[in-house]
Amino acid sequence: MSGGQYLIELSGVSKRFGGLDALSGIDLQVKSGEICSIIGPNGAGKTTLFNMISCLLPPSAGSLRFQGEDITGMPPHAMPRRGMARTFQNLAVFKHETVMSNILTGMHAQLNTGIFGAALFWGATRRAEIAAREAAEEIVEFLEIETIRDLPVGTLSYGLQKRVELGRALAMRPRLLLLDEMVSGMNQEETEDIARFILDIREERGITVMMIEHDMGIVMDISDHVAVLNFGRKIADGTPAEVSAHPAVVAAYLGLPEGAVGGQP
Ligand SMILES: Nc1ncnc2c1ncn2[C@@H]1O[C@H](COP(=O)(O)OP(=O)(O)OP(=O)(O)O)[C@@H](O)[C@H]1O
Repeated sequence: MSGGQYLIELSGVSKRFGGLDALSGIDLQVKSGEICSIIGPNGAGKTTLFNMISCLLPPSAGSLRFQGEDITGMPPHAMPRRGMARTFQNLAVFKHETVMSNILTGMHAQLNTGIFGAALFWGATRRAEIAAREAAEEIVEFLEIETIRDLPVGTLSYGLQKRVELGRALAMRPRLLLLDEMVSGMNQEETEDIARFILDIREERGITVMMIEHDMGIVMDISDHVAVLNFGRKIADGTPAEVSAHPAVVAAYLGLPEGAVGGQP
């Protein structure tokens, strides 16, 4: 099958750390416009999978394609310009800087491309600055954080700090947004806000979203596609309804051996 229809495509991706197979022969295809969740018990290999996709680490075997291009072994700094942005499990924000300046740092990846690059090329640095600021303002409005735009991020609640990190990733104008445990540590209301933002990010901006998530509520509510990892292997891949009914998934979450729940007759 041609890989053209997929935004991201992993073929036989494995990662070995010393004697440990953190990932083994992962095949995964994510279509443009999907919300795809990666789930699995602790240590299943989810973060390692994100590290492969964002080229933070090279795979031990297999290959990855992004927008049809082979990105296997590319340096991580090449990915934002290719249209990939990421948030991290541990908050990655500049706590002493304001909300606005955190979001503006996300523009750096774009500075030599698109409208900003064109403005810089013609020597119009000031115009580039204005364009960056306008784009950041638009993101601040989209994420409903106008009233806190000039506050240092460290003074905000955890949920709002995560929202700022999301804003900085959006400022990179990605085609693919990788969200690593976005709602962990958030209360119900903050989680619902994030779910709504993720849906809007896909609907209004056409951004494909991949998320690692332990919160099954948000996974089942907003994902089109769920891939389940366990001990470095993909044990299920399908719609939320398909994977949640899959015996291997039920067994993995209950800590039982594969085939222990509702095995095929
Ligand atoms: N840099 C590394 N060196 C050695 N082992 C590693 C490294 N990174 C991850 N591992 C191991 O690889 C396995 C998969 O880890 P990974 O962090 O990808 O799992 P995870 O599914 O993201 O877990 P969690 O849900 O707890 O975040 C684990 O056994 C982990 O200890």
